[in-house]
Amino acid sequence: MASPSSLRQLSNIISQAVTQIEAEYAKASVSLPSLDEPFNPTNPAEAVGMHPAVVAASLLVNAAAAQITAAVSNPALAIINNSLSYHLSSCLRAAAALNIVEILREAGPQGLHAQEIAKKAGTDPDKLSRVLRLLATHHVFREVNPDVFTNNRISSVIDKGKPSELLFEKPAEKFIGTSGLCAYLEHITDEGFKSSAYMTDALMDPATAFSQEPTATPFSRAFVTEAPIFAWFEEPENKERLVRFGVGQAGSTKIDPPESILLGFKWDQLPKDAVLVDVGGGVGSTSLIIAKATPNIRIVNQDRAPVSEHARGYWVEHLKSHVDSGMVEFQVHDFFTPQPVKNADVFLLRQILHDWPDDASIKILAHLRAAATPKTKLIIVDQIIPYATESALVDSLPGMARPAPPAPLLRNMGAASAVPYWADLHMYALLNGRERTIGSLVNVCEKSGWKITQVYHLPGSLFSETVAVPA
Ligand SMILES: C[S@@+](CC[C@H](N)C(=O)[O-])C[C@H]1O[C@@H](n2cnc3c(N)ncnc32)[C@H](O)[C@@H]1O
Repeated sequence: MASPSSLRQLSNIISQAVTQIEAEYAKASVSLPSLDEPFNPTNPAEAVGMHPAVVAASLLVNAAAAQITAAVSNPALAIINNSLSYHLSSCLRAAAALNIVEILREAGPQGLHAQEIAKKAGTDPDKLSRVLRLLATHHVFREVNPDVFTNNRISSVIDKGKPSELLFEKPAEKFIGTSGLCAYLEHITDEGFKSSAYMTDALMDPATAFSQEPTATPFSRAFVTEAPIFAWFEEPENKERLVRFGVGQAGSTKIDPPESILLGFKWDQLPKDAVLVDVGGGVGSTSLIIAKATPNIRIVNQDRAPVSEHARGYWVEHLKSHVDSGMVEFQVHDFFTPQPVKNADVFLLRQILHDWPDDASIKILAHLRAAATPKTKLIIVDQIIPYATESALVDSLPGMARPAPPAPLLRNMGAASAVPYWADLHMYALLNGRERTIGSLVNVCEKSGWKITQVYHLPGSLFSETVAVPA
């Protein structure tokens, strides 16, 4: 039983963190954006919300609020509540796929009755109202009058920014030119959610439970396919899903403070014309941020053929001068084959190793090691799964240790650090991949000839940069 004193400690953590958040907004002479208003990226208060001190205080609020809620809850109700929460993913996908956010944006702040929303979305008004009410109950959308809904801060963040009529008219193009967050949400709640539903079946079947094959996944069961997911994306009938995944990868950066990739490794200390190879770079959204900040380094964006096509378009849209001057190059390259760039200053692997089990990760890293010069740096950008306890390895690696949170919070900040653990199982469900602890990263690096020298936990970000050099 939680003692009254631990409840009080948790409530004090919340109260002190709120004081700190209020102070940061007051210092900047702006107010905390209202949960009831649509998200406005041009509001100067948004920059305060991304400030590392505010992010740190918000994490404490999240961790303590989840722990105090668990501590005071009826356990039977709490566990059933958790069990039913899959409907949240399901309703989010429905709202996203039916372009509800855009319909409500056009309706204005007074909102729109479910009858009218459903007419525009081509679905049943009563069922839609129930979907939106469940979301509003979880602070996504607002029910401003019975059956009348409007956007709020959280729903509006997935606005694709296009007229709803156009989205229904040209569904294949709906994600092109958007922030990508909605595409990311739809990938998670479609391929991810359906695959996760088969996780127990995969764990209970000895043929898949012990396998590291990228085809022995919950995903393979859910989508009845023998192809690993990236090959499956390239099948002609999955063309729209491939586009959605590509745009969604760029959108995934929106959950992080913009440009956090610049806050660890000192990119500007690379020499002029240094070569940065973005291995499995997707559309190159990360190397594009680096290129904007450090225009005198050369970027080689590598990925599979169909993704490489989209990458060029993405750069033409966002940094055409680099394409025109040849400072960025697009290479079709399979990272399970020998690396063609032999003069790289940096091999960047962002959200690559987490897609693969250890054996495959070691193969990818070994190809990079074989192409490395003595000066090449390997930079792995992934979430690092925190241990729930002290660790000598953590303490021995420069930059790896984080300060312990105040008692009685869990050592890993519990619900506030849930994303790496969600992401870990997302990777398992789709690919037999995994997010890694630092011990697991050291293992794959050592076995492929790399030595980790430094870790940067990017301030305010979920991601860390792990720097390694040839061993
Ligand atoms: C999770 S995404 C990460 C993309 C990008 N690095 C980022 O952080 O946005 C993984 C990328 O690996 C690419 N990929 C998968 N298998 C590959 C292979 N064998 N060779 C090269 N790229 C591959 C995918 O096409 C995809 O773009």
